[in-house]
Amino acid sequence: MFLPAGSQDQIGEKLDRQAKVIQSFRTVVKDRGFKAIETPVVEYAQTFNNSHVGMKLSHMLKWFDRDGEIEVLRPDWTTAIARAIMNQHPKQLKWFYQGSIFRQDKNGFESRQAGIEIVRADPYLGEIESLFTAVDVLSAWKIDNYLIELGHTAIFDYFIQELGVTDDTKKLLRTALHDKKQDDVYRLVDQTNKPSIAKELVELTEAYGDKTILDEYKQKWGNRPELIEVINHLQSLIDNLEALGYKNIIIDLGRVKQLPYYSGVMFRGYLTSTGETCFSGGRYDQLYDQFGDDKIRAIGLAFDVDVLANHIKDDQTKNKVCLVCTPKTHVKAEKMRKDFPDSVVDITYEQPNEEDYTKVITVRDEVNQ
Ligand SMILES: N[C@@H](Cc1c[nH]c[nH+]1)C(=O)O
Repeated sequence: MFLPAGSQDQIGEKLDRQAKVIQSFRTVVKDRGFKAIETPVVEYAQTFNNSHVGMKLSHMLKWFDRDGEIEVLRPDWTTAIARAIMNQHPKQLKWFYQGSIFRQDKNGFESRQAGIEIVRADPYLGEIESLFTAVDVLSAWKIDNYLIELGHTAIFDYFIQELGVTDDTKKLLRTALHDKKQDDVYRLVDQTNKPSIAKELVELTEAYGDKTILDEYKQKWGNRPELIEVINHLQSLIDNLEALGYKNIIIDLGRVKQLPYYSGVMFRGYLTSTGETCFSGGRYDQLYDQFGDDKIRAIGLAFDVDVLANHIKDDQTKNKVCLVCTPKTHVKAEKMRKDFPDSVVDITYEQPNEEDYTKVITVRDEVNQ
C-alpha cells in the first residue's frame, strides 16, 4: 500500500545480509587494487540510449527536466562509469562500484549490484582478472555451489553476417536464440536461401555443455578461422580457471548478448541450488567509441546483490540481553552495556517476553534500595 507497483521496502536481516555481501566484496576488490567510483542516480537518457550504447528508452524510469531533456534513474553502471572515467586519470585501470540500478524490464524497478570494470588494460589480463576476481569474491562469501558460463558475441555475429538478414530479423533471431526457441529460429531463417547456415544457427540453441563441446565444434568449424579463434580463446580462459583450481565451467556457444554493448567474451555465474544468475558481464570495447577513442578496451562484471544476499550464511546469532530499567535507571543500564560486549543489548522500561531473550536483567536504583 502507498508504494508504486515495483517499489519495495527493505527490512531487517535482508538488509544485514546485503550489507555483509557488499562489505566482503569491497574488501576483496580493494585488496586487488580496484578503486571505488560512484556516479549519480539521475543522468541524461542520452548517456544510455545513444547509438553506441543502445539501451532501450522504454526500459528506463524517466521524466523531462525543465529544459525538456529526458532524465533517467541510472539503468546501468557500466555505461555511467564509462562516461565518468573519461575525466579521470587514464592510469587507473580497475574500478569498483556498488548501488542500485533501475529498469522496467524485470520484476521490481530497483536491483542492487556490486561490480567491477577494467578499462584500458591488456584484453587478456582484463578477462582473467575479471574471472579470478569473481572466484575470489564468491569464495569470500563462502559460496562454492556455482557454475561459470562462458560465451562469445562473435559466433552469432558470424552466422548472421553469412545469412545477410535485416536488422529487425537479427533482433528477433537474437531473442529466439536467447530463449533457445528452436521453432522461432527455424521460422526466422526459413526465408533465407542459405539452408545450411540456417541449420547451423538452429543447432546453436543446443550448443552448450561442459568443455568437451569445444572439441566437438572445433571439428565442425575446422574451415572457419574466425570461429576456431573464438574456441581457442574460450579454451584458454578455461585452462586458466582450471589451473587456479576452479572447474565448474560450462560453455554456451549459442549465447547471445543481453546488453547491446557487449562485443567479445561474455560470462555469467549461476547458483547451482536455484539456477539464479549471481553475476554477469563481458567485454564491451565499442562503448568507448562514443568518446572518440576507439582504442579503449574494456571488460567487467556485476554481482546481483539481491540474489547473493539470499544465499550467504547468517552470522552466528548473538546472545540477546534485555536490561529492564526505568527513566531513573536508564543511564545505569546504558553503562551496563559494556558488560556484554558480544551480545545484542536491548533496553526497555516494560517487562519483556522472557522467551525473546537469552537473559533478562532488571536494573535497580541502588540509592532507593
Ligand atoms: N552492466 C552489466 C554488467 C557488466 C559490468 N561490466 C560489464 N558488464 C549488467 O548490468 O548486467
